[in-house]
Amino acid sequence: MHSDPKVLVALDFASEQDAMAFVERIDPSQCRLKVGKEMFTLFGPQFVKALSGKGFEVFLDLKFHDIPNTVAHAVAAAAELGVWMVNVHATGGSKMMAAAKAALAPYGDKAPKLIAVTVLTSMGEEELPELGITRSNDEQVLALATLAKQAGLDGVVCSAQEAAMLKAKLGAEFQLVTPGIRPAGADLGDQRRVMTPAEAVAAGSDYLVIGRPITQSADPLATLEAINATL
Ligand SMILES: O=c1ccn([C@@H]2O[C@H](COP(=O)(O)O)[C@@H](O)[C@H]2O)c(=O)[nH]1
Repeated sequence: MHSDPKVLVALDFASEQDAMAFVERIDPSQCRLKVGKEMFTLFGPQFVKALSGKGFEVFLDLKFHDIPNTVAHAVAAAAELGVWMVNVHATGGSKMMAAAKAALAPYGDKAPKLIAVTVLTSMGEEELPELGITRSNDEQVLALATLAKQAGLDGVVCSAQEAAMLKAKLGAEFQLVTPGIRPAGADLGDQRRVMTPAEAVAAGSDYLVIGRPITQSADPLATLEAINATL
């Protein structure tokens, strides 16, 4: 398998036992793991440490959004936890993102990758006006991604539908982490801006966040392996 696996499995389980049973069946060469708000709120830093202890790199997906001082300390706490990636909301603004970046400087090459969420993949373009956003989805994603790049961040969370546009505008090095990934025929759930795993990689996604299509599969391991085989 790969030393830099592209699939980040969203471990959105309500039960630590169920999550660990899944983790026991997979290998860090097949995927990294994403811990989000549900599992971190339920099981906390010890859960993240347990995953790291099993050899998995962890994306701590807490989407920090607060005043610069608070976000800087939160991101530093994530670095202390030893996670591979951490994120903030780009709508927190350039001062907040720059403060987060500066807080990671003392960690040098041990600092987690720092990325910013642009427009949630569960949102359709028609939802933007209710937030006061009158430009198109692509314009909003590009504006927030540009802000994140200028603040020194490593990349953004976006839909794979925006990947080709962002790679062309912001360069190959700026990393694109794309949730809203659905194998052909899979239930979309609440996701709106979706792509298949193979399409997403072809469009320029660096990392694919995939949750329910794997975790709710009758055979999660086989589903993960089948997805990896298409990449
Ligand atoms: O724009 C975003 C940002 C984060 N997410 C997170 O990714 C996973 C997706 O899970 P699925 O089960 O594959 O839909 C989930 O943890 C979200 O919190 C996102 O979907 N979109």
